[in-house]
Amino acid sequence: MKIDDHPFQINEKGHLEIGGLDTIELAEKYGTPLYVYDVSMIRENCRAFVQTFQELGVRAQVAYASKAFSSIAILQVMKQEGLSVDVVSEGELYTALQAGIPAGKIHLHGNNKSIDELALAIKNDIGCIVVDNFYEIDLLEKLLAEHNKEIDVLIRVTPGINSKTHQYIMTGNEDSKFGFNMHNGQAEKAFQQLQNHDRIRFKGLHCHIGSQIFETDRFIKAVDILFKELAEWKNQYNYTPEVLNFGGGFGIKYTNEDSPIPLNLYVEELVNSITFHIQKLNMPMPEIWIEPGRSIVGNAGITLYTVGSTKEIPGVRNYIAVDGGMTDNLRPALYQAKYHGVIANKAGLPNTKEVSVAGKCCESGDMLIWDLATPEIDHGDILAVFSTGAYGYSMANNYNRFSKAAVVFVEDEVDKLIVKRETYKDILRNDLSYE
Ligand SMILES: Cc1ncc(COP(=O)(O)O)c(C=O)c1O
Ligand SMILES: N[C@@H](CCCC[NH3+])C(=O)O
Repeated sequence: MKIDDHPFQINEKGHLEIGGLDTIELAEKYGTPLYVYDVSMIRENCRAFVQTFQELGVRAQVAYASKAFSSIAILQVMKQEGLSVDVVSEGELYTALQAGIPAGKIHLHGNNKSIDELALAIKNDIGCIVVDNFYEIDLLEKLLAEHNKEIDVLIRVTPGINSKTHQYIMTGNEDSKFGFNMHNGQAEKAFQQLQNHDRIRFKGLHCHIGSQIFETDRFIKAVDILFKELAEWKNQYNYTPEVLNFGGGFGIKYTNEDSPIPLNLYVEELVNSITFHIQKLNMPMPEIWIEPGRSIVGNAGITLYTVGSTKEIPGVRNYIAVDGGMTDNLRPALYQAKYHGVIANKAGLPNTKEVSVAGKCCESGDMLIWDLATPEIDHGDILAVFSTGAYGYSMANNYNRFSKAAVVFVEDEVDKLIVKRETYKDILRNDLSYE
Protein backbone atom coordinates (compact mmCIF):
# COMPACT_ATOMS: atom_id res chain seq x y z
CA MET A 1 0.00 0.00 0.00
CA LYS A 2 1.25 3.47 -0.83
CA ILE A 3 0.98 6.01 1.92
CA ASP A 4 -0.80 9.32 1.34
CA ASP A 5 0.38 9.46 -2.25
CA HIS A 6 4.04 9.27 -1.22
CA PRO A 7 6.01 6.42 -2.80
CA PHE A 8 6.53 4.39 0.38
CA GLN A 9 4.93 1.19 1.63
CA ILE A 10 3.54 -0.05 4.94
CA ASN A 11 4.66 -3.53 6.01
CA GLU A 12 2.75 -6.30 7.78
CA LYS A 13 3.69 -4.82 11.18
CA GLY A 14 2.01 -1.58 10.16
CA HIS A 15 5.39 0.15 9.97
CA LEU A 16 6.52 2.50 7.23
CA GLU A 17 9.09 0.99 4.89
CA ILE A 18 11.70 2.62 2.73
CA GLY A 19 13.38 0.63 -0.03
CA GLY A 20 11.92 -2.56 1.46
CA LEU A 21 13.35 -1.91 4.96
CA ASP A 22 11.43 -1.21 8.16
CA THR A 23 11.98 2.43 9.20
CA ILE A 24 11.57 1.52 12.89
CA GLU A 25 14.45 -0.94 12.65
CA LEU A 26 16.54 1.72 10.89
CA ALA A 27 15.73 4.22 13.65
CA GLU A 28 16.76 1.66 16.29
CA LYS A 29 19.96 0.79 14.46
CA TYR A 30 21.20 4.32 13.67
CA GLY A 31 19.32 6.54 16.13
CA THR A 32 17.29 9.66 15.30
CA PRO A 33 17.08 12.17 13.77
CA LEU A 34 18.09 10.21 10.72
CA TYR A 35 17.97 11.02 7.02
CA VAL A 36 17.21 7.92 4.94
CA TYR A 37 17.33 7.74 1.13
CA ASP A 38 15.90 5.15 -1.24
CA VAL A 39 18.75 5.08 -3.78
CA SER A 40 16.70 3.28 -6.43
CA MET A 41 14.40 6.33 -6.56
CA ILE A 42 17.39 8.62 -7.02
CA ARG A 43 18.59 6.48 -9.91
CA GLU A 44 15.10 6.45 -11.46
CA ASN A 45 14.99 10.25 -11.36
CA CYS A 46 18.45 10.55 -12.94
CA ARG A 47 17.44 8.14 -15.68
CA ALA A 48 14.16 9.93 -16.38
CA PHE A 49 16.15 13.03 -17.36
CA VAL A 50 18.99 11.29 -19.20
CA GLN A 51 16.79 8.86 -21.12
CA THR A 52 14.31 11.50 -22.24
CA PHE A 53 17.09 13.48 -23.90
CA GLN A 54 18.38 10.25 -25.49
CA GLU A 55 14.92 9.31 -26.76
CA LEU A 56 14.54 12.76 -28.28
CA GLY A 57 17.94 12.42 -29.94
CA VAL A 58 19.19 15.63 -28.34
CA ARG A 59 22.81 16.04 -27.23
CA ALA A 60 22.58 16.94 -23.58
CA GLN A 61 24.29 17.14 -20.23
CA VAL A 62 22.31 16.56 -17.07
CA ALA A 63 24.24 18.05 -14.18
CA TYR A 64 23.14 17.25 -10.64
CA ALA A 65 22.86 20.49 -8.61
CA SER A 66 24.86 19.26 -5.65
CA LYS A 67 23.67 22.09 -3.39
CA ALA A 68 20.53 19.95 -2.92
CA PHE A 69 22.59 17.30 -1.14
CA SER A 70 26.33 16.99 -1.40
CA SER A 71 28.32 14.11 0.05
CA ILE A 72 30.84 11.65 -1.31
CA ALA A 73 28.29 8.83 -1.58
CA ILE A 74 25.57 10.77 -3.40
CA LEU A 75 28.09 12.11 -5.89
CA GLN A 76 29.36 8.58 -6.49
CA VAL A 77 25.77 7.64 -7.40
CA MET A 78 25.69 10.58 -9.84
CA LYS A 79 28.94 9.38 -11.35
CA GLN A 80 27.51 5.86 -11.74
CA GLU A 81 24.47 7.33 -13.49
CA GLY A 82 26.68 9.34 -15.85
CA LEU A 83 25.54 12.77 -14.64
CA SER A 84 27.68 15.88 -14.52
CA VAL A 85 27.75 17.85 -11.28
CA ASP A 86 27.04 21.52 -10.62
CA VAL A 87 28.85 23.14 -7.69
CA VAL A 88 28.62 26.62 -6.22
CA SER A 89 31.55 26.78 -3.84
CA GLU A 90 35.05 25.57 -3.18
CA GLY A 91 33.61 23.11 -0.64
CA GLU A 92 31.19 21.61 -3.15
CA LEU A 93 33.92 21.56 -5.81
CA TYR A 94 36.35 19.86 -3.43
CA THR A 95 33.68 17.27 -2.51
CA ALA A 96 32.96 16.55 -6.19
CA LEU A 97 36.66 16.09 -6.95
CA GLN A 98 37.10 13.85 -3.89
CA ALA A 99 34.09 11.78 -4.97
CA GLY A 100 35.88 11.07 -8.24
CA ILE A 101 33.66 13.14 -10.53
CA PRO A 102 35.78 13.72 -13.66
CA ALA A 103 36.81 17.41 -13.56
CA GLY A 104 35.51 17.85 -17.10
CA LYS A 105 32.00 17.06 -15.85
CA ILE A 106 31.96 19.71 -13.13
CA HIS A 107 30.31 23.12 -13.64
CA LEU A 108 31.03 25.99 -11.25
CA HIS A 109 28.38 28.56 -10.35
CA GLY A 110 28.20 31.41 -7.88
CA ASN A 111 27.42 35.11 -7.75
CA ASN A 112 30.60 35.94 -5.85
CA LYS A 113 33.22 33.37 -6.72
CA SER A 114 36.43 33.89 -4.80
CA ILE A 115 39.92 33.88 -6.26
CA ASP A 116 40.53 30.54 -4.49
CA GLU A 117 37.38 29.02 -5.97
CA LEU A 118 38.20 30.14 -9.48
CA ALA A 119 41.84 29.07 -9.11
CA LEU A 120 40.85 25.57 -7.92
CA ALA A 121 38.48 25.29 -10.89
CA ILE A 122 41.14 26.46 -13.35
CA LYS A 123 43.92 24.27 -11.94
CA ASN A 124 41.68 21.22 -12.24
CA ASP A 125 40.46 22.12 -15.75
CA ILE A 126 36.82 21.76 -14.78
CA GLY A 127 34.22 21.43 -17.52
CA CYS A 128 32.69 24.87 -17.29
CA ILE A 129 32.51 28.09 -15.33
CA VAL A 130 29.18 29.87 -15.40
CA VAL A 131 30.17 33.54 -15.16
CA ASP A 132 27.83 35.73 -13.22
CA ASN A 133 29.16 39.32 -13.33
CA PHE A 134 31.79 41.65 -14.80
CA TYR A 135 34.03 41.52 -11.72
CA GLU A 136 34.24 37.75 -12.17
CA ILE A 137 35.21 38.14 -15.84
CA ASP A 138 38.13 40.37 -14.79
CA LEU A 139 39.23 37.89 -12.13
CA LEU A 140 38.94 35.00 -14.54
CA GLU A 141 41.01 36.77 -17.21
CA LYS A 142 43.80 37.46 -14.69
CA LEU A 143 43.80 33.95 -13.26
CA LEU A 144 43.76 32.24 -16.66
CA ALA A 145 46.75 34.33 -17.74
CA GLU A 146 48.55 33.58 -14.45
CA HIS A 147 47.98 29.83 -14.86
CA ASN A 148 48.45 29.93 -18.63
CA LYS A 149 45.14 28.11 -19.14
CA GLU A 150 41.91 28.27 -21.12
CA ILE A 151 38.44 27.29 -19.90
CA ASP A 152 34.90 26.78 -21.19
CA VAL A 153 32.45 29.39 -20.00
CA LEU A 154 28.70 30.05 -20.08
CA ILE A 155 27.22 33.46 -19.36
CA ARG A 156 24.44 33.39 -16.78
CA VAL A 157 21.63 35.63 -17.92
CA THR A 158 18.64 36.92 -15.97
CA PRO A 159 15.57 36.90 -18.22
CA GLY A 160 13.34 38.99 -15.94
CA ILE A 161 10.78 36.30 -15.16
CA ASN A 162 8.89 36.05 -11.88
CA SER A 163 8.57 32.31 -11.42
CA LYS A 164 5.60 31.20 -9.32
CA THR A 165 7.53 30.19 -6.23
CA HIS A 166 8.68 31.59 -2.90
CA GLN A 167 10.43 34.94 -3.29
CA TYR A 168 13.60 33.59 -1.69
CA ILE A 169 14.01 30.85 -4.29
CA MET A 170 13.25 32.97 -7.40
CA THR A 171 16.39 33.68 -9.37
CA GLY A 172 15.38 34.76 -12.88
CA ASN A 173 13.58 37.95 -11.89
CA GLU A 174 14.79 41.40 -12.87
CA ASP A 175 15.74 42.37 -9.30
CA SER A 176 18.02 39.39 -8.64
CA LYS A 177 21.56 39.12 -7.31
CA PHE A 178 22.30 36.49 -9.97
CA GLY A 179 23.49 36.87 -13.53
CA PHE A 180 23.68 39.46 -16.30
CA ASN A 181 20.48 41.33 -16.91
CA MET A 182 19.06 40.81 -20.41
CA HIS A 183 16.85 43.84 -20.65
CA ASN A 184 19.38 46.54 -19.84
CA GLY A 185 22.07 45.28 -22.22
CA GLN A 186 24.45 43.82 -19.60
CA ALA A 187 24.14 40.32 -21.06
CA GLU A 188 25.03 41.59 -24.52
CA LYS A 189 27.98 43.53 -23.13
CA ALA A 190 29.29 40.37 -21.44
CA PHE A 191 28.80 38.48 -24.69
CA GLN A 192 30.77 41.10 -26.64
CA GLN A 193 33.57 40.85 -24.09
CA LEU A 194 33.79 37.05 -24.24
CA GLN A 195 32.81 36.24 -27.82
CA ASN A 196 36.32 36.16 -29.24
CA HIS A 197 38.41 35.81 -26.13
CA ASP A 198 41.81 34.15 -26.36
CA ARG A 199 41.52 32.17 -23.10
CA ILE A 200 37.80 32.13 -22.30
CA ARG A 201 36.12 29.64 -24.61
CA PHE A 202 32.62 31.09 -24.72
CA LYS A 203 30.17 28.21 -25.17
CA GLY A 204 26.75 29.73 -24.64
CA LEU A 205 24.15 30.91 -22.17
CA HIS A 206 22.85 29.76 -18.82
CA CYS A 207 19.53 30.64 -17.26
CA HIS A 208 17.92 29.37 -14.05
CA ILE A 209 14.58 30.94 -13.19
CA GLY A 210 14.12 29.56 -9.68
CA SER A 211 13.28 26.47 -7.72
CA GLN A 212 10.21 24.32 -6.89
CA ILE A 213 8.40 25.42 -10.06
CA PHE A 214 5.56 23.32 -11.49
CA GLU A 215 4.38 25.35 -14.45
CA THR A 216 6.28 24.60 -17.63
CA ASP A 217 5.07 27.91 -19.07
CA ARG A 218 7.76 29.73 -17.03
CA PHE A 219 10.51 27.58 -18.53
CA ILE A 220 9.06 28.10 -22.01
CA LYS A 221 8.95 31.83 -21.40
CA ALA A 222 12.65 31.73 -20.47
CA VAL A 223 13.39 29.90 -23.73
CA ASP A 224 11.41 32.52 -25.69
CA ILE A 225 13.27 35.40 -24.04
CA LEU A 226 16.69 33.80 -24.62
CA PHE A 227 15.94 33.18 -28.27
CA LYS A 228 14.71 36.72 -28.76
CA GLU A 229 18.18 37.85 -27.70
CA LEU A 230 19.90 35.07 -29.68
CA ALA A 231 18.03 36.12 -32.82
CA GLU A 232 19.54 39.58 -32.46
CA TRP A 233 23.02 38.23 -31.79
CA LYS A 234 22.71 36.02 -34.86
CA ASN A 235 21.79 39.00 -37.01
CA GLN A 236 24.35 41.33 -35.58
CA TYR A 237 27.31 39.04 -34.88
CA ASN A 238 26.46 35.88 -36.84
CA TYR A 239 26.58 34.04 -33.50
CA THR A 240 24.99 30.66 -32.73
CA PRO A 241 25.38 29.05 -29.29
CA GLU A 242 27.04 25.66 -28.80
CA VAL A 243 25.38 25.15 -25.41
CA LEU A 244 22.20 26.38 -23.76
CA ASN A 245 21.71 25.58 -20.08
CA PHE A 246 18.23 26.00 -18.63
CA GLY A 247 19.14 25.25 -15.01
CA GLY A 248 17.02 23.24 -12.61
CA GLY A 249 14.01 24.14 -10.52
CA PHE A 250 11.57 21.33 -11.40
CA GLY A 251 9.04 21.05 -8.57
CA ILE A 252 8.34 18.02 -6.38
CA LYS A 253 5.52 16.89 -4.14
CA TYR A 254 5.85 17.87 -0.49
CA THR A 255 2.15 17.80 0.41
CA ASN A 256 -1.10 17.13 -1.41
CA GLU A 257 -1.18 20.80 -2.39
CA ASP A 258 1.68 20.09 -4.83
CA SER A 259 1.01 18.49 -8.22
CA PRO A 260 4.28 18.02 -10.04
CA ILE A 261 4.34 16.78 -13.61
CA PRO A 262 6.50 13.77 -14.59
CA LEU A 263 10.17 14.69 -15.07
CA ASN A 264 10.23 13.65 -18.74
CA LEU A 265 7.58 16.25 -19.53
CA TYR A 266 9.79 19.11 -18.37
CA VAL A 267 12.48 17.89 -20.76
CA GLU A 268 10.07 17.27 -23.63
CA GLU A 269 8.45 20.70 -23.39
CA LEU A 270 11.83 22.41 -23.09
CA VAL A 271 13.18 20.59 -26.14
CA ASN A 272 10.00 21.25 -28.15
CA SER A 273 10.19 24.94 -27.54
CA ILE A 274 13.94 25.10 -28.29
CA THR A 275 13.36 23.12 -31.50
CA PHE A 276 10.67 25.59 -32.55
CA HIS A 277 13.08 28.50 -32.20
CA ILE A 278 16.11 26.94 -33.84
CA GLN A 279 14.01 25.93 -36.84
CA LYS A 280 12.64 29.43 -37.09
CA LEU A 281 16.12 30.94 -36.91
CA ASN A 282 17.68 28.24 -39.04
CA MET A 283 20.28 27.45 -36.37
CA PRO A 284 21.88 24.11 -35.53
CA MET A 285 20.52 22.47 -32.36
CA PRO A 286 22.82 23.44 -29.48
CA GLU A 287 23.74 20.97 -26.74
CA ILE A 288 21.08 21.32 -24.04
CA TRP A 289 22.14 21.28 -20.41
CA ILE A 290 19.97 21.16 -17.32
CA GLU A 291 20.90 21.08 -13.65
CA PRO A 292 18.18 19.58 -11.45
CA GLY A 293 18.79 19.11 -7.74
CA ARG A 294 15.55 18.82 -5.79
CA SER A 295 13.79 16.68 -8.42
CA ILE A 296 16.60 14.10 -8.27
CA VAL A 297 16.96 13.64 -4.51
CA GLY A 298 13.98 15.38 -2.86
CA ASN A 299 11.33 12.66 -2.87
CA ALA A 300 13.85 9.89 -2.34
CA GLY A 301 14.67 11.08 1.18
CA ILE A 302 12.76 10.99 4.45
CA THR A 303 13.74 12.06 7.96
CA LEU A 304 13.00 9.92 11.00
CA TYR A 305 12.53 11.56 14.40
CA THR A 306 11.61 10.34 17.87
CA VAL A 307 8.64 11.99 19.52
CA GLY A 308 9.50 13.40 22.94
CA SER A 309 7.37 15.89 24.82
CA THR A 310 3.77 16.69 23.99
CA LYS A 311 1.72 19.70 24.98
CA GLU A 312 -2.04 20.05 24.68
CA ILE A 313 -3.55 23.53 24.78
CA PRO A 314 -7.29 22.76 24.89
CA GLY A 315 -9.18 24.54 22.14
CA VAL A 316 -5.94 25.87 20.67
CA ARG A 317 -3.44 23.25 19.51
CA ASN A 318 -1.77 19.92 20.29
CA TYR A 319 2.00 20.10 20.02
CA ILE A 320 4.31 17.15 19.69
CA ALA A 321 8.04 17.81 19.85
CA VAL A 322 10.69 15.76 18.07
CA ASP A 323 14.42 15.38 18.55
CA GLY A 324 15.34 17.53 15.52
CA GLY A 325 13.84 20.57 13.81
CA MET A 326 15.24 23.63 12.07
CA THR A 327 18.76 22.28 12.54
CA ASP A 328 18.12 19.34 10.18
CA ASN A 329 15.37 20.99 8.09
CA LEU A 330 15.60 24.75 7.80
CA ARG A 331 13.05 25.04 5.01
CA PRO A 332 9.86 25.52 7.10
CA ALA A 333 11.50 28.32 9.10
CA LEU A 334 13.15 29.90 6.05
CA TYR A 335 10.44 29.61 3.41
CA GLN A 336 7.32 28.57 5.38
CA ALA A 337 7.72 25.31 3.46
CA LYS A 338 5.06 22.68 4.10
CA TYR A 339 5.76 19.01 4.73
CA HIS A 340 3.75 15.85 5.27
CA GLY A 341 4.59 13.08 7.68
CA VAL A 342 3.36 9.91 9.30
CA ILE A 343 3.87 8.15 12.63
CA ALA A 344 6.06 5.43 11.16
CA ASN A 345 5.36 2.77 13.84
CA LYS A 346 1.59 3.35 13.50
CA ALA A 347 1.43 3.94 9.75
CA GLY A 348 -1.45 1.47 9.34
CA LEU A 349 -3.67 2.98 12.07
CA PRO A 350 -6.52 5.42 11.43
CA ASN A 351 -5.91 9.07 12.19
CA THR A 352 -7.87 10.36 15.17
CA LYS A 353 -5.90 13.45 16.18
CA GLU A 354 -4.45 16.60 14.75
CA VAL A 355 -1.04 17.69 15.98
CA SER A 356 1.60 20.26 15.11
CA VAL A 357 5.19 19.07 15.05
CA ALA A 358 7.71 21.26 16.84
CA GLY A 359 11.47 21.01 16.76
CA LYS A 360 13.59 21.35 19.87
CA CYS A 361 15.46 24.57 19.13
CA CYS A 362 14.92 27.62 21.28
CA GLU A 363 12.81 29.35 18.60
CA SER A 364 9.02 29.57 18.30
CA GLY A 365 9.45 29.38 14.52
CA ASP A 366 11.10 25.98 14.85
CA MET A 367 8.05 24.06 13.58
CA LEU A 368 8.30 21.22 11.07
CA ILE A 369 4.62 20.60 10.28
CA TRP A 370 1.45 22.46 11.23
CA ASP A 371 -1.77 20.45 11.58
CA LEU A 372 -0.86 16.87 10.82
CA ALA A 373 -3.50 14.14 11.17
CA THR A 374 -2.17 11.23 13.25
CA PRO A 375 -3.31 8.31 15.38
CA GLU A 376 -3.01 8.65 19.20
CA ILE A 377 0.60 9.50 19.96
CA ASP A 378 2.90 8.03 22.61
CA HIS A 379 6.28 9.31 23.71
CA GLY A 380 8.91 7.37 21.79
CA ASP A 381 6.86 7.06 18.59
CA ILE A 382 8.83 7.55 15.39
CA LEU A 383 7.74 10.35 13.06
CA ALA A 384 8.74 10.10 9.40
CA VAL A 385 8.71 13.35 7.42
CA PHE A 386 8.52 12.87 3.65
CA SER A 387 10.40 14.62 0.83
CA THR A 388 13.32 15.84 2.91
CA GLY A 389 15.98 14.59 0.49
CA ALA A 390 16.79 18.02 -0.96
CA TYR A 391 18.08 21.00 1.00
CA GLY A 392 17.71 19.13 4.29
CA TYR A 393 21.14 17.78 5.16
CA SER A 394 22.77 20.38 2.90
CA MET A 395 21.28 23.25 4.92
CA ALA A 396 21.66 21.54 8.31
CA ASN A 397 23.30 23.62 10.98
CA ASN A 398 24.52 23.46 14.56
CA TYR A 399 22.17 25.99 16.13
CA ASN A 400 21.89 25.41 19.87
CA ARG A 401 24.93 23.18 19.33
CA PHE A 402 22.87 20.27 18.08
CA SER A 403 24.97 17.79 16.16
CA LYS A 404 24.16 17.07 12.51
CA ALA A 405 22.13 13.91 11.91
CA ALA A 406 23.46 10.81 10.16
CA VAL A 407 22.52 9.84 6.60
CA VAL A 408 21.72 6.28 5.52
CA PHE A 409 21.28 4.91 2.00
CA VAL A 410 18.97 1.97 1.32
CA GLU A 411 19.22 -0.02 -1.90
CA ASP A 412 18.28 -3.61 -2.78
CA GLU A 413 17.00 -3.97 0.81
CA VAL A 414 20.47 -3.21 2.23
CA ASP A 415 21.13 -0.19 4.44
CA LYS A 416 24.44 1.66 4.53
CA LEU A 417 25.61 4.57 6.64
CA ILE A 418 26.96 7.22 4.25
CA VAL A 419 27.37 10.22 6.56
CA LYS A 420 28.19 9.64 10.21
CA ARG A 421 26.27 11.42 12.95
CA GLU A 422 28.27 14.39 14.24
CA THR A 423 29.61 14.03 17.74
CA TYR A 424 29.92 16.79 20.34
CA LYS A 425 33.65 16.49 19.88
CA ASP A 426 33.11 17.33 16.19
CA ILE A 427 31.17 20.40 17.25
CA LEU A 428 34.04 21.59 19.45
CA ARG A 429 36.77 20.80 16.94
CA ASN A 430 37.41 24.42 15.97
CA ASP A 431 36.87 25.97 19.39
CA LEU A 432 40.03 27.35 21.00
CA SER A 433 40.55 28.20 24.63
CA TYR A 434 40.84 31.79 25.87
CA GLU A 435 42.20 31.01 29.34
C1 LIG B 1 21.88 27.93 -10.78
C2 LIG B 1 21.06 26.86 -10.17
N1 LIG B 1 21.01 25.66 -10.80
C3 LIG B 1 20.30 24.65 -10.29
C4 LIG B 1 19.59 24.78 -9.10
C5 LIG B 1 18.85 23.60 -8.62
O1 LIG B 1 17.53 23.85 -8.42
P1 LIG B 1 16.55 22.69 -8.02
O2 LIG B 1 17.11 22.01 -6.82
O3 LIG B 1 15.28 23.39 -7.73
O4 LIG B 1 16.46 21.77 -9.18
C6 LIG B 1 19.61 26.00 -8.43
C7 LIG B 1 18.82 26.22 -7.21
O5 LIG B 1 17.79 26.86 -7.27
C8 LIG B 1 20.37 27.06 -8.98
O6 LIG B 1 20.45 28.22 -8.36
N1 LIG C 1 17.53 25.95 -0.73
C1 LIG C 1 16.37 26.18 -1.50
C2 LIG C 1 16.55 26.14 -2.96
C3 LIG C 1 17.89 26.52 -3.43
C4 LIG C 1 17.86 27.66 -4.31
C5 LIG C 1 19.11 27.64 -5.10
N2 LIG C 1 19.22 28.74 -5.98
C6 LIG C 1 15.24 25.30 -1.03
O1 LIG C 1 15.36 24.64 -0.08
O2 LIG C 1 14.18 25.27 -1.59
